[in-house]
Amino acid sequence: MSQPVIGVIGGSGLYQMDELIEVREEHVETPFGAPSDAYICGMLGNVKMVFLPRHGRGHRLLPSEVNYRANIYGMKTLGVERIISVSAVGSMKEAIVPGHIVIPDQFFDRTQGKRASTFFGKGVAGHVQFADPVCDDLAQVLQSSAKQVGAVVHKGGTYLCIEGPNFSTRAESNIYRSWGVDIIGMTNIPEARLAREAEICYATVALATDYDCWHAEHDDVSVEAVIAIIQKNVATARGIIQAAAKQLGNARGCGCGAALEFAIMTDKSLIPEQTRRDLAPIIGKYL
Ligand SMILES: CSC[C@H]1O[C@H](OP(=O)(O)O)[C@H](O)[C@@H]1O
Ligand SMILES: Nc1ncnc2[nH]cnc12
Repeated sequence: MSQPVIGVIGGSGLYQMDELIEVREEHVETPFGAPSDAYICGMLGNVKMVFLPRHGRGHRLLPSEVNYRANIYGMKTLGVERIISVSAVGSMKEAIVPGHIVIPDQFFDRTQGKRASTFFGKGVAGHVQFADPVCDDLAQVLQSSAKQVGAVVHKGGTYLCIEGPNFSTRAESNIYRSWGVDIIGMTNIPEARLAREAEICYATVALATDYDCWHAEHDDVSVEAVIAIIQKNVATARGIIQAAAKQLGNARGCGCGAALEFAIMTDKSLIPEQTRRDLAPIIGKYL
């Protein structure tokens, strides 16, 4: 059996993984178009790793412009079984101080339906379970890795995903807080949906960079403030990934690898040939 691969999707401020050795770039073509950039494949210690900067090198893509389907499809074809997502987020709770790490266990979707977030369609209907969108086994490893590198880490919490690219109004921010969410960002929900459909474990290292715009004693979020906090903490994010790579075993004990087992509704004899070909890496084993 070939060695399992860990995928890392780097968010704002994490555009490369200098720790990788034996590095090669893979340009992946997908039926859904081009991923955000070439995948950087290499070894982290004795673990195979594939890195992709979510917004592309040089941060060229808006959250709504990222081709999440191509990104996840590419990860799948490169053999990735687990994705560690790294993201900058706003804090919606006093106790989550900028500089802290959150490992969310829930997502709330406030995007505006502009992002392709499923591999299904074109003659094949499928519905995966998504009540618990994060792989708890992977999340546990990220939490202990964060502790190991000395970060203040909050395990669990709801990540509210807005469309962006503008930050929220104060009215929105206050209403989101009244909903009880913990952190706010613009990218994770389509990735989590697609990773589940691709039977890839998904969990996020969220770095709190600001108090959005609800906190009376803190400045409203700005890119400048976000970047300043990221620059101070990007080494922590890298350290968490390195520690996690050492802890993750080869075999997965979670159910993520069988997420599609009972999900496909369509009579197999009716699935169009082109769709079968396009989705072979995702649904092929069930046809
Ligand atoms: C630079 S602040 C806004 C930007 O940062 C976050 O991106 P990512 O999740 O890729 O780190 C947020 O979602 C916005 O896209
Ligand atoms: N306050 C905020 N809102 C949305 N995305 C963010 N990313 C970092 N801070 C954010």
